[in-house]
Amino acid sequence: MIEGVKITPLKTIADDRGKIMHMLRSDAEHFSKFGEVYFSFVNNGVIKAWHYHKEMTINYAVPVGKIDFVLYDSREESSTFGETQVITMSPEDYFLVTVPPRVWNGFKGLSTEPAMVVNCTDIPHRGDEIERLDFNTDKIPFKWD
Ligand SMILES: Cc1cn([C@H]2C[C@H](O)[C@@H](COP(=O)(O)OP(=O)(O)O[C@H]3O[C@H](C)C(=O)[C@H](O)[C@H]3O)O2)c(=O)[nH]c1=O
Repeated sequence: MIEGVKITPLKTIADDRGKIMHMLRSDAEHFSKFGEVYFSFVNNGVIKAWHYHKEMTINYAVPVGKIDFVLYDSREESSTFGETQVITMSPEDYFLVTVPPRVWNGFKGLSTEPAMVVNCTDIPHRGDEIERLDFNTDKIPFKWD
């Protein structure tokens, strides 16, 4: 596991009418503060990568569809410096992934239907705190299939 990344199992409560899927509560141990919630949709086979947040802690859940969420640690002071990690996310195996700032990340849509990635952040989106690299950059040792 990349240093500072947390995976928290989430409950799904289903009944005859539908279901409730938990995401994040203000009294959770891994909650810091609220910035913004947004929904990023990714079509089958599409790669949205790479993003790097200088300040934002991200909290991802995938209540619809399926993705491979990939992390790369470029923090020289980190115990997992240079490592990559792949986390498959979907409603069938439902959990929250918390990622601290300064960890490169991106995802690929795996489901036929567009996957919905919910991000509950600790600061509002700001373009100037994001760095980006092409998905096929040679600066990150990961090859998307
Ligand atoms: C998130 C956001 C985006 N935008 C604009 C910026 C771009 O012109 C456009 C698409 O954004 P982006 O290319 O960053 O979209 P994704 O690749 O889906 O990534 C976004 O959603 C994933 C899940 C992330 O966590 C990223 O941090 C977030 O940037 O919407 C805004 O104007 N306001 C916003 O709050």
